[in-house]
Amino acid sequence: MRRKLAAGNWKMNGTRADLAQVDALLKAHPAASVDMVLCPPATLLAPMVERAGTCALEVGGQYCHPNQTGAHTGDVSAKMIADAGARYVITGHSERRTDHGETNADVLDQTLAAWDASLTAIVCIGETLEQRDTGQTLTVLASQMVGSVPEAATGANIVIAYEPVWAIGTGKVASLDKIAEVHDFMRAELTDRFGTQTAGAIRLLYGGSVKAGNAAEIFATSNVDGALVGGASLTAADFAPIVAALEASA
Ligand SMILES: O=C(CO)COP(=O)(O)O
Repeated sequence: MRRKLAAGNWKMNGTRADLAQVDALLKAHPAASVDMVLCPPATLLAPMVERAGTCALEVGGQYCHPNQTGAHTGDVSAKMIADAGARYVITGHSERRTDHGETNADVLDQTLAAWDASLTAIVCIGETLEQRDTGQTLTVLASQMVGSVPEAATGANIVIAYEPVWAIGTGKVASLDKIAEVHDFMRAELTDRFGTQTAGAIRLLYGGSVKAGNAAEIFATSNVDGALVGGASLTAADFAPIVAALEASA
């Protein structure tokens, strides 16, 4: 049985004052029956881990370099993220693929680096509007999965997030039918590649304009094991109800 996961991606938002949101979230969900992860900017990793204490909130990075050390000004490695006390890292987010030209091969290397540092990677895939409109969605997703998910994937070391690029930060959500079609397809692709047992253990998240008002129906959709939430993860007022909806669906 896959444990449900509510993950929040703060992107380039948050200063120490915003750690008050962690207190509020943990007050609302002191012992959630689902996994909760927040991925703040690198500057807040260690303070957020400290703030979360021994509670049921894990912390994650938003990106890691394929190497663990070296002359890479401005970058952060998986070992550093792990050293800060985090347990997860997002790899292959579409904003990184676009802003920094990250390819599937880069994402694969980052994911391997994450594993080397004992982090669970949340690998993101998703099609653009143009790709969707030209009927390429499943082909694009298949090649992203083949290209950025390493061979030794297991239910413990990887989570895959389907985030249609056109749904991120736009208020547009993929239709429930589309989400079901894509998530069923992702499960089938994983099954072909890794077998039923491993594929059945890997959690699949939906991301893209998830909020309290649409979370319950998304969580009731086939093969959706949780969400990767951007804007609505920044405050406990918005994120706690999403966690509650996931708990109710479990
Ligand atoms: O990119 C996302 C999470 O990684 C989704 O962002 P929004 O929830 O703000 O659309």
